[in-house]
Amino acid sequence: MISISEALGLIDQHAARLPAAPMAALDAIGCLLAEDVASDIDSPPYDKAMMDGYAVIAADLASGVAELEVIEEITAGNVPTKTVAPSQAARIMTGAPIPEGADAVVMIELTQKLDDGRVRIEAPGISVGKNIMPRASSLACGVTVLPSGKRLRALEVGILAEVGRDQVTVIPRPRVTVLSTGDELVDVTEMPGPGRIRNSNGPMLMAQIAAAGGSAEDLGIARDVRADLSAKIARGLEADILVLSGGVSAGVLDLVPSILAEQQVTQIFHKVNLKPGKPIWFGKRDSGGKSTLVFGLPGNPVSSLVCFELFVRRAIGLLAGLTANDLRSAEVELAEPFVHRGDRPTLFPARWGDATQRTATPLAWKGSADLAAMGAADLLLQFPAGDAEYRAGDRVSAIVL
Ligand SMILES: Nc1nc2c(c(=O)[nH]1)N[C@H]1C(S)=C(S)[C@@H](COP(=O)(O)OP(=O)(O)OC[C@H]3O[C@@H](n4cnc5c(N)ncnc54)[C@H](O)[C@@H]3O)O[C@H]1N2
Ligand code: MOO
Repeated sequence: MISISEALGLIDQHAARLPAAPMAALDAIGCLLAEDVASDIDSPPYDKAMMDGYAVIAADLASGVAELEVIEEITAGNVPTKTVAPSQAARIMTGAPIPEGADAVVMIELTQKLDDGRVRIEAPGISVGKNIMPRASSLACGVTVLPSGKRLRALEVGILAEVGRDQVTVIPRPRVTVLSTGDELVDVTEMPGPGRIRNSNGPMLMAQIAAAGGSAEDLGIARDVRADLSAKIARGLEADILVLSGGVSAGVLDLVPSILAEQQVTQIFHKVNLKPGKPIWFGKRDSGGKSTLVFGLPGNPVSSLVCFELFVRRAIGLLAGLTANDLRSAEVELAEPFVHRGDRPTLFPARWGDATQRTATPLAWKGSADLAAMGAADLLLQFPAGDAEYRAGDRVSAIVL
């Protein structure tokens, strides 16, 4: 059986970044930019007033006081029609272009309109350039504003809009299909009959995929019969990643690995020395220039959750263009003494032990079928194999949920 780090190494080896594709900027939030985006304009496109007031010649105000002839009014969206000469001023609004001749703006609060069409200004210390944002001082035409590799957020969508881009080339979100397998499963909206349970893994995986930056598609529940499983697996293989839940251990109806083999999916590993999640299956199909990664996650809900956070999240990140491990890992201190028993490296649920999120308190839980106990979990503590007694304050590595 391979170790967690060997399994991660194999995923890194097989999860290649998806080819770049054009996309509407608004749909590309969270995606990695795959081109350098340059500005097609100067911003601001002209020397721009930053205050409502008067455009003046700073030298006219050398003494701090002046009475100037007002030659026109320039509002944002309009252009000046006159040149400001000595002893003249133009009324100007924030955002409007500075007229020829003027080299400073005095804010309206320092001025007093006179009856004869002039304005009295009392503004000591007005220097050239005061309250003016020079042309191209934010962006110059042709300059790269967003480099390839940048992850797009709302802020970047605003910058793209400023330079006239509503379409961009990005690494698209990996398409991930989810197939829940098992004769015992009923849909979330149904009351389970004898021997039945609700499909909790399917919706949980859909939510985990979305949170990890994938585009999730639910294929529903497949029954433990070859024909149903085969047809749904074939559909799932059209995606970049197929995530199967259940049917990967050693039960008589555990048909998944053999059906995957029939559909040209090559096994890369099966079983990892890990608790919970040991029976995890990983493989890949290369067909017609397209690769699909396949994860068979153990059916027990906590195993499914843990295997997703450890392995599938990483694969989604790599396909989406990340180079580093996207796991939200942390080093924490135990808030209280803890005894770990077990022959496998274990991911154990815990909650934050204090408000600073420095210490962690392990939770009471009943193993890999006890999803309800996980509701209180904020993180998964990683304990190495073997029985060991830990003291309060001992440092443990963790995955933040
Ligand atoms: N002889 C062995 N038996 C088992 C082994 C083993 O190595 N040898 N491994 C155990 C471990 S560890 C796990 S984990 C489970 C995983 O089994 P499968 O992946 O084959 O999953 P199933 O048998 O289909 O289901 C296990 C368990 O989970 C429930 N389940 C399944 N799907 C869902 C779902 N979508 N939502 C909620 N719950 C689900 C299912 O009802 C079972 O209770 O195997 C052990 N056995
Ligand atoms: O690994 Mo199983 O994942 O213990 O329930």
